[in-house]
Amino acid sequence: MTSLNEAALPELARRLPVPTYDRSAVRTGIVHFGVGGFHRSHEAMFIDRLLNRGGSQDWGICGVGVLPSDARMRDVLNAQDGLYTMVLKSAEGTEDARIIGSITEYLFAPDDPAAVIRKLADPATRIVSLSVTEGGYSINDSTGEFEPRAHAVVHDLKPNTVPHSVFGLITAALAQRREQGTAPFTVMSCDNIQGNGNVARKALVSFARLKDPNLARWISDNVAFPNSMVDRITPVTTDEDRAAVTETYGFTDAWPVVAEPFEQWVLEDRFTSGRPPLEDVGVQIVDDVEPYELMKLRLLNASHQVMSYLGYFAGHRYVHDVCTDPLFAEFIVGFMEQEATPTLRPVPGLDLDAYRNELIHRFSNPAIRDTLARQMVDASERIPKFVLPVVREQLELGGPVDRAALVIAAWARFLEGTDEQGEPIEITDRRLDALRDAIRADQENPGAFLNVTEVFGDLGKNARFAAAYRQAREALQRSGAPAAIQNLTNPSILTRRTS
Ligand SMILES: NC(=O)c1ccc[n+]([C@@H]2O[C@H](COP(=O)([O-])OP(=O)(O)OC[C@H]3O[C@@H](n4cnc5c(N)ncnc54)[C@H](O)[C@@H]3O)[C@@H](O)[C@H]2O)c1
Ligand SMILES: O=P(O)(O)OC[C@@H](O)[C@@H](O)[C@H](O)[C@H](O)CO
Repeated sequence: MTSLNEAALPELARRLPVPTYDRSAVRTGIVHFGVGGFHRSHEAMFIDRLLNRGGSQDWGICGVGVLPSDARMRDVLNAQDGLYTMVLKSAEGTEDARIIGSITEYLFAPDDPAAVIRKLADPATRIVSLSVTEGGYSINDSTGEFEPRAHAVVHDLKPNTVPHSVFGLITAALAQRREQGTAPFTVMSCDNIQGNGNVARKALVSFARLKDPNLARWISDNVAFPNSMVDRITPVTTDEDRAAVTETYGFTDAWPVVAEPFEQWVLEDRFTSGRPPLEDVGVQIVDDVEPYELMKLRLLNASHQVMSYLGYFAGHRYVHDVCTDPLFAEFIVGFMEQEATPTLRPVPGLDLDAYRNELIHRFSNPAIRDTLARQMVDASERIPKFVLPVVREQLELGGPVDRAALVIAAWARFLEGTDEQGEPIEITDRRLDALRDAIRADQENPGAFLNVTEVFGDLGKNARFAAAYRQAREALQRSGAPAAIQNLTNPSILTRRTS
């Protein structure tokens, strides 16, 4: 069986599209931290598309992993010469696969941090991009301030250490560039965070200030941090996905990426040292990305949270199963229309009705097999970024918050750690111990969960939201998730049924 690598490309070209450019002529212009599923289905795909058009050879990607778990990606990409298969699966059952070739190097920081710093300090590196998850920035959601907690970040803040963390490595490289008189690179966040560029700036400048205030000033004055909205649903690759590539195309790929056909990248045009002509390959370059970000984070990402905990208790495990359940579809659309949409700004050229309908269609794609489990990892990072901003604005507007309150109540119920049949629930959250303590307090004193200020800020002090939460918690305990939803979406039916 043929394995995917550079030498196999001429043979594979007979079965699916492969890079048409000379990969040996591509030079690294982008260093990317966090080569996971999303980077490979999105930024690396856009760059591959650009390279296939000819030109732009200076914008190849060097991937960097900093976590021990990234050793697997290092091994796979090194064995495959950086190549991988991207498979796009539509709701209608069609499939489009191609080999992506834009990642031409991969460095694993724990092996050789100095090599990563050299690559970042190289004048050819003009963009450093990030998809290191919402938790990767060490920003406290309620204060907006940099609060280093992760072991690697705390380590890197000590004097005279070899850096291990993303911001430690970037700071060390920018110090070298400044000393050498090399222009800095742009730091381009591709994470699902409102104002992701501003947040990246806050994290990097705050980190650097604790190391060297002069360097921090230079970074603040000279480095650009464009904000962006990024979108393509990319689930975790499964063994079935690997087997399907082998079966359909007759070669082995140890880590293909599967995603939906939909793609969107809206990006501010703020770059320190130039950028690739991304507008030629479908990226929307805009002056102000905020309306697009608000729309995406509060409709798409918030809906993932809205469906997950309640969907789990209704026995669902996949996004498409929840979204083809009429009770849930109505609940999610209700959240989008009544709670999230009034907090958005007009989005140029976009019909929000059509966007919401398209979201339900995308969520319902059975071929993607996106799991609720993926949405629920580190919920304490996601809920404050996706759902709580909607609640805060609605409280100010005097608008409805009942659906969001039910979602928070379902998350609290989820954190109790057993499902409605008493089966244990596996929960991954870096704040789990503190959350569990708060849940115990909540059981004694309903509403105490909202006092976790790191997640909720001062929302627990809002009497209207606290009351909605307590009511939702009680409804869940009394009658379970579907009935609690029913009670909100169509109370008269429930009253008729129970009377
Ligand atoms: N998957 C999607 O549908 C999707 C879509 C749009 C945006 N995103 C954004 O991309 C991010 C990554 O998603 P993914 O699907 O690629 O996940 P993934 O788990 O496949 O990859 C995450 C990568 O980030 C790295 N990482 C995680 N925490 C880190 C830290 N503290 N420091 C350094 N590196 C860290 C991991 O090592 C890994 O390389 C998401 O959190 C989100 O912000 C994802
Ligand atoms: O990856 P996260 O944690 O930011 O959010 C989970 C999902 O909502 C997210 O990955 C979406 O699938 C994605 O944002 C779609 O573009």
